[in-house]
Amino acid sequence: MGGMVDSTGFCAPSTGNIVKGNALHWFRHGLRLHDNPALNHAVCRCVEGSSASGRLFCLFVVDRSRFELPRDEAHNVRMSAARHRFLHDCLRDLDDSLRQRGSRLIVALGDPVKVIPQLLTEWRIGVLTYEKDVAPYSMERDALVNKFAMEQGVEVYVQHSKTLYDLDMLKDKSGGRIPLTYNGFQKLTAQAGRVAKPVALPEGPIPGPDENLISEEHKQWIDTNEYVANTPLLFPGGETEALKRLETSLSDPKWVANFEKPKTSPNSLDPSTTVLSPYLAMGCLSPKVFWHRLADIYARHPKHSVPPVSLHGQLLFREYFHAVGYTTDNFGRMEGNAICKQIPWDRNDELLDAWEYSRTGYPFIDAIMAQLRMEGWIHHLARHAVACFLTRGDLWQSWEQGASVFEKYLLDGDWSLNISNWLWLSSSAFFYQYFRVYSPISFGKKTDPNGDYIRKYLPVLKNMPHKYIYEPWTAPKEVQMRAGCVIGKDYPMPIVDHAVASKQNMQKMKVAYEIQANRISSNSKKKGNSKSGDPPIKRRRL
Ligand SMILES: Cc1cc2nc3c(=O)[nH]c(=O)nc-3n(C[C@H](O)[C@H](O)[C@H](O)COP(=O)(O)OP(=O)(O)OC[C@H]3O[C@@H](n4cnc5c(N)ncnc54)[C@H](O)[C@@H]3O)c2cc1C
Repeated sequence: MGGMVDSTGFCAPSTGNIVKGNALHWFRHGLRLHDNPALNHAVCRCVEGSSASGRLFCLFVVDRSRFELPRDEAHNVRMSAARHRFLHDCLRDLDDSLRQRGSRLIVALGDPVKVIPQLLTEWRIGVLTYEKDVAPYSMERDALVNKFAMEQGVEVYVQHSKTLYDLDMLKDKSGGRIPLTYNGFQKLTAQAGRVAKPVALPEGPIPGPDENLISEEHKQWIDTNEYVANTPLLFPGGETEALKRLETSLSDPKWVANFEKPKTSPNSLDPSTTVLSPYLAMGCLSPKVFWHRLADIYARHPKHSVPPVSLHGQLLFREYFHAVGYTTDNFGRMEGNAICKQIPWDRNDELLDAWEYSRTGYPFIDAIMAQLRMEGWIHHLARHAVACFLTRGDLWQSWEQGASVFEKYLLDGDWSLNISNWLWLSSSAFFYQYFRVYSPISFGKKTDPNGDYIRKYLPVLKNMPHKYIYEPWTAPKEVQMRAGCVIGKDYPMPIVDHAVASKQNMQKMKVAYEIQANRISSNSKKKGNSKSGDPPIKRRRL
């Protein structure tokens, strides 16, 4: 009998017009063969028992309403050419790996809510499997697909494998209230027990799709356009690259054992952290594999660093933010988000554009944004610097605007992680020391006094003497002319005076915090809840 096999335990009756052993594994994120329990389930259903004649159809649906293809640099789309290229690499690599096992990837075009039901019927699928995704768009889409599948008697098998733990299990263990502090979250994971070992894909060939059931339209590979295909990519996509990068990152066990995040550099020319995030975000690398490889190294180096600063600590941040994002209503925006401070940000598209396109007049900020646009990855502290600058530090623009710019360019763009970190940096949630602001001048100098990073990403400043590289507007006119960069002509004057703007913004933050505290206290008095002074936090997704 077909039916839903997940926490609901629901089983719908089979309609009979399906081949029980035919499985469709729907790749979305989780673009890998290793440690992919939903894929394993599909493979097992094809090759085991009475349904040994089953076929596995591996599918990726390119939803053009969300993945509009960029045609040129100026064409403003939701996802940059580099992000598209990365995804394209991931799909090619997945197809290669499946072919080595006797199968292949089918890439379809269209709205998954329409495409999947159509293909479930056409391919006479008995079981649909996929990795659970917790972004709101995905959950809405998946609910519609599940409903159709179950009505048709198709078994639906869904697994959390994007995270170290099953997020539903963490939600249940916390009584539906994921702790809002890192320490609290660590305690919760300690109660949840050890991180499970990764699972291996069953050995042997994978039965490929029944080509007779595949229409001409779905026999063709959906390729990307020339502009995207020719976009240079520093970090190529795919599971093969991910596993290679994991090996390189862990090749110096001492470095791994001594890793402490704040001590890494935001502006070194070679990344000072692993750059595994794009591979984790697209699911080319399993977080459990990463976790256990680290655990093996720690076991051989008893004096290793520990959370929050260690690499295990970074993976716990990732877990924490996924869990909070999963259990908070309206997490992706300020309004209606109960854990987010309500702050009256301005909306000024000129300032936002100047920030996005490296025209703030602060070389450190502009170089970081240039690296983001060109390469799709920037260091964590560089993200801190530009996020603080855009919001509470200097420009007083909403974190929601910043998050959508990041989402466009980041190869590791991930809904929960991006939103959480923007909430943190704008002092809207998790972190409340709004009076601690990054200086767009002195912060970068600490790790790169010569400004080599700025010279690389802002070539217009490459000949500026190092004395002026972080504040070129202070250079005498003759120096600017000798450097071939006249400020106000070749490179902009600072868009705001940091010393003035940051002070004014701190005052605005103070007022916003006070208004919110007063509102909370008067609400709780009205409700007669004078004991704690806190309103009950209502942040569950229904
Ligand atoms: C404003 C802002 C937006 C961000 N948006 C994203 C995003 O969309 N996607 C994303 O993966 N990370 C995001 N981060 C978190 C962090 O900057 C990146 O995960 C990290 O820099 C990736 O580089 P790495 O792989 O070398 O990290 P490492 O230091 O090598 O850490 C290993 C892994 O731990 C995880 N990790 C590390 N730091 C964090 C963190 N603060 N939050 C969540 N996970 C973390 C990542 O998966 C990372 O690959 C954001 C940070 C800020 C400040």
